[in-house]
Amino acid sequence: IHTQTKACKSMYGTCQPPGPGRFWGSDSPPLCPAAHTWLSYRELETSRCDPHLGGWRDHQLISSAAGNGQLLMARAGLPDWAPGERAALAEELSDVLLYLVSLAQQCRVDLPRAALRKLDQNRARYPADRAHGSARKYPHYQAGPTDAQRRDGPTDPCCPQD
Ligand SMILES: Nc1ccn([C@H]2C[C@H](O)[C@@H](COP(=O)(O)OP(=O)(O)OP(=O)(O)O)O2)c(=O)n1
Repeated sequence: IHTQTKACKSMYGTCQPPGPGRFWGSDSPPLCPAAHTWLSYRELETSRCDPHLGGWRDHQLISSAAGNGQLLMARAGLPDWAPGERAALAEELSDVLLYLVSLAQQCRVDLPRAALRKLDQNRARYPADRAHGSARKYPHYQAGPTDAQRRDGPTDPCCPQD
């Protein structure tokens, strides 16, 4: 939270609000990202391309993504969502997509290509047979199990490999 508060301060310090209705049809500042504890400082930093306009647009993206993420985490049972809730979710997820496409365009990122490249990277970093369903970061998988360990399974039942 401390680093996120710092990030929030630095962003609010360097970015000017766009002004009432100028870009987003609202004169209220976006949510402070420090409130979204699951966002890392680095994610905030790397998502910021333009210190003025971009900073505020990124706030919108991050706030939408964070809001949606919290919503999804709070409602993990997706299949039982009511039709109205699903429609609201579709609208919010669309916001995230549109902000993201806009941000990529502004930063001159070829998003489809970048996403395909990232999938390749994920494939290398997160071996599907071990990483599927796990939230562990990729260093955990770098020192993979030996062939013998793979064959025999975990040596210590208290410490499964994953
Ligand atoms: N078991 C897992 C865990 C993650 N991923 C994918 C989904 C995301 O596209 C990416 C996770 O991105 P992160 O930003 O969490 O981590 P990175 O692996 O990109 O590392 P870094 O944070 O250093 O960028 O990896 C995956 O395919 N399987």
